Amino acid sequence: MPDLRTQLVTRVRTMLSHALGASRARLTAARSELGAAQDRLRRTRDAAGRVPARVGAERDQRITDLADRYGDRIAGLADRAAQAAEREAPGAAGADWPGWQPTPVVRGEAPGPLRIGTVRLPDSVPVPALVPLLDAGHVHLSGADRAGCDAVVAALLLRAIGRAAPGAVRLVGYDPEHLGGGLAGFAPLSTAGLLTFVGPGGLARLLDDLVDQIRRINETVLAGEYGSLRELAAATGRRPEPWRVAVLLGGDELSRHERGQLDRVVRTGAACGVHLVVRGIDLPDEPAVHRVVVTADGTRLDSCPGLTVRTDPAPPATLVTETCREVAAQVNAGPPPTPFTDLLPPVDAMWQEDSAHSLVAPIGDGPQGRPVSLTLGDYPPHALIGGPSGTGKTNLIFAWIGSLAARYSPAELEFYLLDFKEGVSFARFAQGRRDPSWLPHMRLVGINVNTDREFGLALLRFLAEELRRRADAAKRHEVTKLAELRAVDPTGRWPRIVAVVDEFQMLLAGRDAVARESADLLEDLARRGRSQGIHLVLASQDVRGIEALWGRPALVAQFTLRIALPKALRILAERNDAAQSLPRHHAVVNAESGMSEGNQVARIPAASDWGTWSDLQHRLWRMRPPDAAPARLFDGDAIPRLEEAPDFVALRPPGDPDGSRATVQLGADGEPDRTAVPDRSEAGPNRSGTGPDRPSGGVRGPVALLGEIIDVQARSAGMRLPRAPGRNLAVLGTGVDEACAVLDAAARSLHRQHRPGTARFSIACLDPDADTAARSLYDALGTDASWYEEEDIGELMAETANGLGHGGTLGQPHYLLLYAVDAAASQLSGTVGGRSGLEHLRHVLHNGPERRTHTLAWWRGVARMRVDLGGPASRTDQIGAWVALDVQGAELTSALYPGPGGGPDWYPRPWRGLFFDRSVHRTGQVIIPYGPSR
Ligand SMILES: Nc1ncnc2c1ncn2[C@@H]1O[C@H](COP(=O)(O)OP(=O)(O)OP(=O)(O)O)[C@@H](O)[C@H]1O
Repeated sequence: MPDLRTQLVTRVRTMLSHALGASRARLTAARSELGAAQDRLRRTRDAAGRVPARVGAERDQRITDLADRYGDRIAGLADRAAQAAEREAPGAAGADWPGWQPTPVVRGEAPGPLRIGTVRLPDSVPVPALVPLLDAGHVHLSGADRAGCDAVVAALLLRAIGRAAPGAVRLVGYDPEHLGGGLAGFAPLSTAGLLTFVGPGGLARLLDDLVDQIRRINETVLAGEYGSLRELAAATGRRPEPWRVAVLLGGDELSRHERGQLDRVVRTGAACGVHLVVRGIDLPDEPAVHRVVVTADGTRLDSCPGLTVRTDPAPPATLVTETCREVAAQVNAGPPPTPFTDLLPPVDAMWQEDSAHSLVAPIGDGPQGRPVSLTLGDYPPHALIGGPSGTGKTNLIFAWIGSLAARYSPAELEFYLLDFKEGVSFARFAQGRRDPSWLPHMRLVGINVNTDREFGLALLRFLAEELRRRADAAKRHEVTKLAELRAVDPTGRWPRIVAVVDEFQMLLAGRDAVARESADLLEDLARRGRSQGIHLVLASQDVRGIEALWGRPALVAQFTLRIALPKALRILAERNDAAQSLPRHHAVVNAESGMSEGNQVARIPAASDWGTWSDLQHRLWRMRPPDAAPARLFDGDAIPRLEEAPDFVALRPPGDPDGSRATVQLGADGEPDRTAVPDRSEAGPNRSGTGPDRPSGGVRGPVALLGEIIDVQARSAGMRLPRAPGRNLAVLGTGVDEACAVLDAAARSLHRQHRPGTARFSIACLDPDADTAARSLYDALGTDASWYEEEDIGELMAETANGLGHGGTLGQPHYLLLYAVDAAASQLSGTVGGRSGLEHLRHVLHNGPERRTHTLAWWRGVARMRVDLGGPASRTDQIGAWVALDVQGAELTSALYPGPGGGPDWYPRPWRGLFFDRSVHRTGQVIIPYGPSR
């Protein structure tokens, strides 16, 4: 049994020891686990302790980053805002006061908003704070800082003035508290009507006036075509109305009427350039109202409510007054001219117009900024331009010619231009020494023709001839008008012709043959030219010119286009006095014969100064057709030269290969030229010659050229010397130089038509003053010439007379050139061979021409010649032609000049002669002697 107990005890012991061992092992494991867990806890605690510092650092970093980015962004935005503001408000609209100056908008540019101060953000550039005013709205100022408000008003007004062209901003001030004191610096503007004040109680009137302006602008300027002046300006590039800025600085409570009118202005003004700058009066809440609140803490704009604006200081008082004074001076000096280039089409559109139906070209701007055009065609066909001296007629003619010449090519349009007043401004249309260009449309320019009315007459005759040519062509093609003629004859050259005559009344002055014929031709051209594309433009500075026409109602009635410059009288209809109130550089254009309803006012650009004009002329000149010839320039003050005269250059001896080119116009005045060869000038359409002349020196005899004819083609006056009775020339008068010039040209031209040694030239000079000229001729003629001293003249006449007697064979041509022959009375009284010298002279005059002996003699008076011819009752038919110098027309009585009335209309004038050849002329022909040969 013990064993069992022992066994049992041992088993229990064993079991207990196992249990103890296991418990110990578990304890150890648990302790180790605890240690590990505590270790983890500690580590976790350590880690947790480190997290907030890192996160905080990260957060701080991110906040700093964000702040930096925000700052950069703000600075960038501020930068861009500042740049945009500078673009929006350039120059005078936004510049700082030091160095500030007006910078008026250029054509087509909008005035933009105006700076009143700056917005300043930390670390950023200041951003200009802008307020829209001109063309945009109204500004309402409020706030406790009165001085600050005044500074804003002054800044706005000065910037507005500086941003507009002088005179384009008009201010009205209503300042009942300070009676205008708030705008004192702007006072100089009032001298030019750019600033007016209305006194206390005048507000209603001021507002009424603004409302009227708005209504007028809406009705007549915008006329339903544009929504605002700003739109009109953007579309046309022109601004026909000024900006009107009313500055209302406080006052009493408004009446109902005033309130109503003010509200209307607020609603509708900005579109019409009517703006308000207001302090102390409420304005309704309208989008056009921009509010500015000025307090000592800063200024706020309703357009950027969150930002504080630091307003600019008021502009310095001297800057305000100086600017206003300058603007007023410019306005008082008159409006600046609109640029001439505004009249011209773009370069690629030049010469693209067709003149078949009419010529239309703008001449300037109308009040609404739209171009005002002038038309010449079937209606209106002709124009009258009038205005006192200095009002711009010449300039207007330049502008019109330029505007036309840029649109129509020379094949569509030709000009003929005549200026009766002294001056050379039109000479630039022709080729000059300094400037080789000419206006390709210009065919003829006559300047300094004030004493040469014959030149005007010649132009009219020329145009009449062209009219006849066109009428004939129209008849041949069975049409009546130029447009139809051009349609049926598309290859023909039928440009419209515009003939401009400045100071045309000179042509009609006096009651002589020139005036009579001119008036008749003008009337005919005015009546019939309309349908043949010949248009007359007559300009005159005073009423006399118009009255010269007024006597001919039928003539005046054709001039339905009237252009009146400021203060022009009687150009427009009687009760139409629109020209009286025209500003400088404007014109009333009226295509209704001057009736008021046809009035259009145009502002004319400056076109006549050389720089402006030459740009266009050079451009057109470079475009000219290759065969274009320069315009013929007739300068009444110039002396032509024989060696340059085409008719002289063309002279050849008979039989010369080129002899057939010897051509001289010998037709009677105004008659179709029956003897001349076709017109060598390209200047005109007068190609009326009817066949080549015969070689000079042939059957029809050589030609003595005497001077230049006053005509449109620079032809020479010539006297033909065939073998026929009376073919002698008398030069009459005391003008030594002129007489010498006529004899010189005659002799040299004759000499050119004879081969050396085939003609004799006998020269005798009895006036010492003429000696140099006569000897120079003698030298030029070489061995063909013989010189006779005073004492030999009796001998010369006897020998010549006797030489004629030898019947049968004809001797050589013999030309006697007798200078001051009347001075030879005593020498010629002596007898040679039973006859006195005078009897020999008469015999030579009488019988010489048929024997090829022609006398070209100068007598210093008509009476002296008559004595030499045999006394007052003697015949004069041996003097077939004469040139009268300083001899009155009445002295050239019927013995020398046909018809009743005691001689031609001839009033001597320097370096002119009246040439009459009884074999071809009906009336005398004024010539310009050639200058001394070089
Ligand atoms: N539209 C204009 N704009 C600017 N200047 C002008 C204008 N018209 C004329 N002028 C200037 O005025 C002056 C006189 O003009 P213009 O010679 O054309 O007058 P006019 O009437 O022909 O005078 P006159 O008959 O005495 O010659 C010139 O100096 C000219 O440049």
